[in-house]
Amino acid sequence: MPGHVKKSEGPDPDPAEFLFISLEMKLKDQTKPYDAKKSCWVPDPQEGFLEGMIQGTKGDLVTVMANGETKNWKKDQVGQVNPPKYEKCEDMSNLTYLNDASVLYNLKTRYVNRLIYTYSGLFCIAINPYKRYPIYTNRTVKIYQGKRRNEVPPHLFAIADGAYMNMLQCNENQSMLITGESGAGKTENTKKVLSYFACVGATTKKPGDEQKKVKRSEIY
Ligand SMILES: Nc1ncnc2c1ncn2[C@@H]1O[C@H](COP(=O)(O)OP(=O)(O)OP(=O)(O)O)[C@@H](O)[C@H]1O
Repeated sequence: MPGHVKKSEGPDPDPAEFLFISLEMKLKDQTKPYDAKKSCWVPDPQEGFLEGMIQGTKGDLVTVMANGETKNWKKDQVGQVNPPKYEKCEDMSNLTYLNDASVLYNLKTRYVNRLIYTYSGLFCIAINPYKRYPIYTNRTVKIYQGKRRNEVPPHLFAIADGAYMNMLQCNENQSMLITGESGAGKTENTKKVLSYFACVGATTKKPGDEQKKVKRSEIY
């Protein structure tokens, strides 16, 4: 069951499966049926978008078979699908096709596989799991502390660490914009950023110095 954390894992369980795409998952993703010319997205009132196969085109109309049904769509309603190498992509700015369907699909497939953080360029998108995943533990802090963003999987801690390092290196105040609709997880994520700062501030060589600096940085 997604999000189920075994009690036997102890107080600081391994967060790896909630952060990294497993080799098994990667191999499975590569076997996904895909045709560079025919695979496409079409709108769907329930799912948002459905993946289908183009059967033919006539003028402005495209015939698509999706979910066992064949329908005609206007060309501009049909979106292109990214090749399987982009499945569960960590930074969506790398996607070949950046249409709504592809973005939604990428976020959804990551979310159902318990990967709640995804980058979109400089932004880090968080999907509220409404479940407690062990991804804010001391063990997780150690994964992100002092690492470059491209060395580790997407996480709020990578953004927080970037801000912390910039503050120390440039000696300038930093700000983070945390935005989203009601219930998206702004408060929760803000708290996690603060606890990350408390943790790294307390474990660096000159705690007095850096803790003072952290107090000066503001979160909007
Ligand atoms: N990453 C997360 N893991 C587990 N639970 C989460 C996470 N993010 C949010 N939640 C839970 O979802 C609920 C809503 O989150 P939160 O209060 O942070 O939303 P918000 O964006 O601040 O909402 P509002 O704008 O209404 O104040 C809370 O019960 C919170 O514990």
